[in-house]
Amino acid sequence: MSFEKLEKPSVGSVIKKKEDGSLVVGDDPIIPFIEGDGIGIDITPAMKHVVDSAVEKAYDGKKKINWFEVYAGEKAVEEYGDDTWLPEDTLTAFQEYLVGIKGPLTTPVGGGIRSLNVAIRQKLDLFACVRPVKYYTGTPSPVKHPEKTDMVIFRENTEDIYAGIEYQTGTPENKKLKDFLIDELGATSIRFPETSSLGIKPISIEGTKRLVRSAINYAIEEERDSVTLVHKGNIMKFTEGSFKNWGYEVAREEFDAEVIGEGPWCKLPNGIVVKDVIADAFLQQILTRPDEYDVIATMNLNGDYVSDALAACVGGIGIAPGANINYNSGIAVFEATHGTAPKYTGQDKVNPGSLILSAVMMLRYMGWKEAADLIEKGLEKAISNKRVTYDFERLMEDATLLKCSEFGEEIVKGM
Ligand SMILES: NC(=O)C1=CN([C@@H]2O[C@H](COP(=O)(O)OP(=O)(O)OC[C@H]3O[C@@H](n4cnc5c(N)ncnc54)[C@H](OP(=O)(O)O)[C@@H]3O)[C@@H](O)[C@H]2O)C=CC1
Ligand SMILES: O=C(O)CCC(=O)C(=O)O
Ligand SMILES: [Mg+2]
Repeated sequence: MSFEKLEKPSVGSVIKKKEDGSLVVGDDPIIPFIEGDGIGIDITPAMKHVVDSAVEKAYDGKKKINWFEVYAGEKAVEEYGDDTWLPEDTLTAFQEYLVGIKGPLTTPVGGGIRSLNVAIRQKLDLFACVRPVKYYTGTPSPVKHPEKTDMVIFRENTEDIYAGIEYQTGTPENKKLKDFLIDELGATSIRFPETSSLGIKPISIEGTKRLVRSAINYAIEEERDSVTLVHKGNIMKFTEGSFKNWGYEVAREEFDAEVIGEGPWCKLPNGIVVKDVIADAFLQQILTRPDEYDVIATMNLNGDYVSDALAACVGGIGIAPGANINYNSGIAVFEATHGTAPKYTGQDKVNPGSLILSAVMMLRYMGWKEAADLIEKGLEKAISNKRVTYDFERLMEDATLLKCSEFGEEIVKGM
């Protein structure tokens, strides 16, 4: 492995994946990280401080993370020059060191660069975006019983309209595709053909099956009750509808699930139910009866919407964590669910909880459970003592307002 500009760390070990799928993690692993744009400058140092303190405390100094800064977004352009938003070095580092973490990266709406977040997921084939949503006691929430929400979202991360196959109206490519659809395929329902932009939505058997397989494996390992396929298959029959059908196929053919009654719901031998729900109904049911849902498997766009909606139910995207994982190669890049919140950049104000809980997921993935537990304990204590950042403080009575860095320190104190 060689880098164009990065200096390979001189100390620290490389995390490896064994044939049986388990990871070999030394006591001093090298972990690449991207600071992130916008509030990345605030939350990433807070996250590193909390993680380092937890690891030090949990293992009496016998284990230590060797952080390795790699670049993407605005900082990459500064380091590598014009238009290098995602250097090869960064992808190489995540491939080589297997486990990494990133802050949020800016994506301008409309023209300009496509999403770097999406690009990292696609280029490293991190097909599962895993976003657990659970309630921490005391967190202010807009719903009456936030404690009833305990779900883990498995969002397909490489396909769907996020593949970026879009053609703007007025371009030759757009005209060519439209002519083909109308003349060759007989499409009659493009309402305003002269002015329509077009997007393509690829949903594949492989992409669906590896995602649903990972969700079911997770449900088995974590002893969860059900896996729900969320789709809009009544309208998008061959994309979202096929996702549903292929998802059930995985359950029946690979996990010996038995069809319940008339189907298509089915049950694994260990009792886990695999079911499905249409996306709009799901979005109202997460408010009215969230306890009926557990592990969720869905496509890219639905997963994006569902992540933020569910995060809001348990207290907002300030504390919703996530991971992008390829369960075959073992490569995993952990990241907050929220974006760069540019209006708060550099103010030491926002909640670092989302990135910190993403680091908790990372520590569990590495098998460093004791350090992960300490951080969760510290976070729960900070929230129950009502010593919180602005997003929680404005919704709580008699809370003490802390800065981003102070909230990190509060978590460390509570470990
Ligand atoms: N994975 C990634 O890197 C992601 C990147 N993005 C990108 O981020 C940029 C900004 O996107 P935008 O749509 O504004 O969404 P953001 O998630 O960045 O921010 C929206 C709002 O969410 C709240 N919020 C976000 N983060 C925090 C936090 N850490 N603590 C407390 N509150 C928080 C703030 O609410 P309030 O105003 O109420 O205080 C903020 O104004 C875009 O370029 C977008 O593409 C978006 C999502 C994911
Ligand atoms: O990449 C982006 O700008 C948005 C991504 C996003 O919203 C998400 O992953 O949840
Ligand atoms: Mg999102």
